[in-house]
Amino acid sequence: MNQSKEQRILNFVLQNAVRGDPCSVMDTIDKYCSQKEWAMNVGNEKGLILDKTVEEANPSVALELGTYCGYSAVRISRLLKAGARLLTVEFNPEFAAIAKQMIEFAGVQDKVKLLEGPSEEIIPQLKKKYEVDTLDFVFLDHWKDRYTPDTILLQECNLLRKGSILLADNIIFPGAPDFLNYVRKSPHFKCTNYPSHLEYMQVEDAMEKAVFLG
Ligand SMILES: Cn1ncc2cc([C@H](O)c3cccc(CNC(=O)c4cc(-c5ccc(F)cc5)cc(O)c4O)c3)ccc21
Ligand SMILES: [Mg+2]
Repeated sequence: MNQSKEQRILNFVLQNAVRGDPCSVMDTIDKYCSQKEWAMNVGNEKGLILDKTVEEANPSVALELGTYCGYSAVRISRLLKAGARLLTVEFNPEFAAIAKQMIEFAGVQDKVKLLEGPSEEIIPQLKKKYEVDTLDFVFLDHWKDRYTPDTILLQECNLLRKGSILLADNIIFPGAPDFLNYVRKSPHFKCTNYPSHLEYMQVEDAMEKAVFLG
């Protein structure tokens, strides 16, 4: 049975990256996806915006919605302080299996907990089942029409605190117009837009930071 693109990406990392070196894993994925097969990793240009936002948040507990191959999970977790953790949510079992191997190869498995299931099921379990009090940082990169309902769900589950930082990918392409509308109109969020480009392409894209005001 021929391999999936995600399996080919993982194999390229296993054969070409340095085990235990997150930057080597990120660079190797970016090399493959810019030269051989495009894939929807956040990439290195938007990845730098992600890095700066994670450093600003300096989270003890971070949440990622949409693990995919684990590129941004590796990217985020490499910046976490000792004892901090990233919970990353993936509903697609094939993607989750690839991401698990990617995270382990990068050597960040002690900082990352991969939760398999859809965000709408996982988010309400975070407090009791995963012992989360509040989230310091949330990266939204899953289905674009789920950014808004999940942002509302995070508030309903009391998972945000004054200063919690949300960062959303793909604000322009594929686009998340209802999310942009929701957070920019809400008195509970202070928003900042970061223009960039779609991963590995010259197409315009952007990220939106939304700080929860309580
Ligand atoms: C509910 N729930 N809970 C957990 C969870 C996890 C998933 C999966 O990880 C998953 C699967 C498929 C698609 C996505 C969203 N990502 C995208 O659709 C995207 C597209 C493009 C792009 C750009 C240009 C193109 F031409 C085509 C695609 C560029 C980007 O950066 C993207 O993030 C996420 C899904 C729902 C989930
Ligand atoms: Mg994305």
